[in-house]
Amino acid sequence: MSDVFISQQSYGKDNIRLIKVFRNKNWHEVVELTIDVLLDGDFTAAYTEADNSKIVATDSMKNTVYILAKQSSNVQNIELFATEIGRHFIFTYSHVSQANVSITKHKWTRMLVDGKFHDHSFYRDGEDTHNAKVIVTRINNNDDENSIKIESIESGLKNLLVLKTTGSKFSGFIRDKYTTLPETNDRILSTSIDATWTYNIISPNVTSSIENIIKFEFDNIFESIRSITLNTFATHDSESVQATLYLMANSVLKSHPQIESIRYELPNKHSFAYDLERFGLKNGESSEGNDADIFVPFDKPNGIITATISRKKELL
Ligand SMILES: O=c1[nH]c(=O)c2[nH]c(=O)[nH]c2[nH]1
Repeated sequence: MSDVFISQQSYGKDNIRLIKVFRNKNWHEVVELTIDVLLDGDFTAAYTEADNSKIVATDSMKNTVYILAKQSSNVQNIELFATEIGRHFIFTYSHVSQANVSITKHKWTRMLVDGKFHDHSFYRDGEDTHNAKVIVTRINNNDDENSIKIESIESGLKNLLVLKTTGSKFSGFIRDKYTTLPETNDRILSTSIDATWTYNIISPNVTSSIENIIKFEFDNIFESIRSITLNTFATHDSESVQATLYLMANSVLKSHPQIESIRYELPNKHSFAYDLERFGLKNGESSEGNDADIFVPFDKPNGIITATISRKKELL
């Protein structure tokens, strides 16, 4: 008898790249996705006995994604498509207990050519992405709808790079023998915004059916959260990244009762005024030095400010 055991396993295919073209005569739409599929279930023998009889080959998972992409009418709605993929694996293989499907949607923005939207040409309008992560689980071994549960749906945005040239301060922090950073009432603020949020429509009592969530306007909510995030960044006078993060999250939770919680990860991409005094030049005229115009962006190390803001649960 071995005195070790597998306390966790999941395996699957990462980085399945997919483009789907929607053709309406000459007018085309395009969706580009990167998809990760991870399965949990009764796979112990593959590790401990080298018994592959229950293995769904990761190559087959990849094929499955392309087949479902062909058949599905929800590929452009990544929360729904991820749910369809997850449900497929639970339905098809009785020893699979959980499917974790993550999808990244990349940007393709239609080109304006001579003032007219082009019917089949697109450009990458920023590296920021829309993301979804869906976990589908088996709750019993019946072969029907009731055996499947959508455990969670998480959506997000990633790599939304922003910068403002004023309207950001940082002061009042601890000053001790370790401190060299001067206080500032005017600095460049730049960050690459990652946000993920969860929905309260996915309650423990809501089971599987895609119909339960298909009416849910994931894309509209995504666009709204993106614009709330950008508007808050631009318009609010920031006392710190922490305060800005909280304001963004608060505003999202106020505007969207369906959102249970939202997490932001905000790297502080520092830029410091360059010392031009050495060359007999003034970097800005004011005595506080806050009207400098020549800065050095510092890549690493960077600050990283993260927080999850959740709705208080009402006491019953
Ligand atoms: O907004 C900020 N928050 C911090 O915690 C911090 N720390 C730091 O050095 N600069 C900043 N800026």
